[in-house]
Amino acid sequence: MSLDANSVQRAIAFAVVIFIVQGVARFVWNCRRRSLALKHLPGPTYGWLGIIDALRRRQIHRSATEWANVFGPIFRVRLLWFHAVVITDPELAREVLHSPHLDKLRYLYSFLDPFLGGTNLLTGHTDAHWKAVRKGVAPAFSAGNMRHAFKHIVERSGVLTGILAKSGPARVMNMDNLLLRESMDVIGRVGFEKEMGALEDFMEGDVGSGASVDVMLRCTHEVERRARQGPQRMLKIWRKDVRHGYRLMEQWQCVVRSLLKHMQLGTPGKGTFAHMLLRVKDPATGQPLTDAKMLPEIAALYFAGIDTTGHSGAWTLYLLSQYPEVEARVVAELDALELLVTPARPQPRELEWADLGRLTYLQAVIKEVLRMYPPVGLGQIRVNSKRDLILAGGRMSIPAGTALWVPHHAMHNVHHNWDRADDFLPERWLEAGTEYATRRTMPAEWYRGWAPEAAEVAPTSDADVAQFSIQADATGTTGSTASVGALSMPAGTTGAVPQDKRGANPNPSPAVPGLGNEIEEAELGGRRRAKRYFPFAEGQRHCVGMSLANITLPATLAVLLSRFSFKLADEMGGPEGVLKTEQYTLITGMAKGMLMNAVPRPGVAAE
Ligand code: HEM
Repeated sequence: MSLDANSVQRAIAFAVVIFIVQGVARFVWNCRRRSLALKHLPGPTYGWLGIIDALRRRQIHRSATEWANVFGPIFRVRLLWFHAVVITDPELAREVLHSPHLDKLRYLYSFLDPFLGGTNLLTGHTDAHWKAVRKGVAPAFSAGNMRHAFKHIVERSGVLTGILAKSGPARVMNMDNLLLRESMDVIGRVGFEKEMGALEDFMEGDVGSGASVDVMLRCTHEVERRARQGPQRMLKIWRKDVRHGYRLMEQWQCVVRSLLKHMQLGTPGKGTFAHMLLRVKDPATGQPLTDAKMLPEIAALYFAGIDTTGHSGAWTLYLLSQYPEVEARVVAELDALELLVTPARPQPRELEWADLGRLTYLQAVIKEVLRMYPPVGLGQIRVNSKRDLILAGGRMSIPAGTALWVPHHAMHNVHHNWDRADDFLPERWLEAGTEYATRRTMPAEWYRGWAPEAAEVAPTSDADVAQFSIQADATGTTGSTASVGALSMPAGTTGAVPQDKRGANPNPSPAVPGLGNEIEEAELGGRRRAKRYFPFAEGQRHCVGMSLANITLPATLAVLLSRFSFKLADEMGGPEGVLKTEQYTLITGMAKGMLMNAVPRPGVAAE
């Protein structure tokens, strides 16, 4: 039997139609299934209109907190066919964030890829490539390297105080921008042994590499616009702002390419990000990463640390300006350690590494700032597209394709997790174990027989337990976080280090000794309590740069506050004005920066 051309065409057309119909039917069926399965959860009022309104306000992190205060520890949100279950119950959040069956919701992170030059450590799936890069770069954050970084941080903070002294108290300074510059300089040096000169450029009128702070910031705004308006924004090239967005992205890519060139031309020092990245082997080829794969990794490591650390410093100065009694306590602590400038001590001693462990109250302030203004306020969004997920000992069945959203701002600020959630209370961190949940947020029967993490707690010796509290993730492939007083240090700080299947720890992380007060093992109902606080994220995708941030913030703030008191500039319009300009553009930042006057403390010599 022979087939003529028409029959073949008809057969192909029929197959295509069947394929499309089947695809649409499966899509509709899955949407319906998700709708039905999640119907019992509260939250329908915040359907797509609610979400769009939240996105328009650019304060999606605060919207999530408002919803959680109304709907409780579990609710759902829906944007057309996209369903998300929002979780602020600490135990359930822990189960989700440590689940080996869940991965990052790539769709959400893919908006960052054009900015970062491709998929990378931050935005990629939790796969072999991620693991190779993570394992490769994690040692860059070792204790030895952090000590080395500390010297640069103190030096850069000194340059920053010089700028403030020269500018005088009357000049309004954008402290957010200056702190971003400092972070950029520190990461440039520590990570890539490259002088970015971002602080120096500020004095010279914003030329050269310093301008890349602004390029980077404007790029993040563009990424946020693309995320909000959808990918179609990128097609509207007749619009001036869209074309400008493309130009910004290109400028940013130039900065990243210059870092790669710098790495390749020199011999990067041991322990730098550059050195570590050059040693990473691509699991797909067994060869070093190609330039195309290296560029996004450089961009991710560079960007992820600048924005987060810089904005956190600015939020700290803002809150201190609003709470003079808290500032007075910080000043008293600096004075007791002979770090404060006074008329009798115009040249105090230089900040030392060991001081980080002595600045207990300043560390508590930083923890409280990261509670109220977690930089990644949107939090972590996970999904399993392949199979349904059973949670809470069988009490919850989450259909495949449903996003599980653990919003950090909400987790840290909802009333069901915290007493006096809206108050800035650094004192709460002077008590051991504050990051752990103190109460159950769901009806008691929820927890009966539900011990999701019981098998996942890394064995620790008694001595370790006395000093730290460690959680290991469900896969055993990565570390978790340990809390050391006011500092959170990555896993591996002490105790048993989880191993991957080949026996190597992909998160070999630093051991920073004696930095603060002890955390007792926190138990509730015979089980280890779950965390209600994790600004650096929970689970295997937690922040790889946590130790650098935990050193940069206290060191910088100690140097700044020992010489200046910061007042919110009138231009900000008081706390209400600050709240209005707060915006979530990948990170919790501020539209106008943080405009402040740096008033020298008595004893600071006039320049
Ligand atoms: C206050 C400072 C910081 C905070 C609060 C913070 C927070 C976070 C959070 C919440 C994540 C998880 C993001 C997600 O899954 O969506 C993350 C990931 C990451 N952070 Fe940080 N971060 C900070 C500083 C830094 C620094 C200084 C660096 C490096 C220099 C860095 C590099 C990264 C990288 C590369 C990832 C991706 C890790 C992975 O997925 O394996 N961060 N950070």
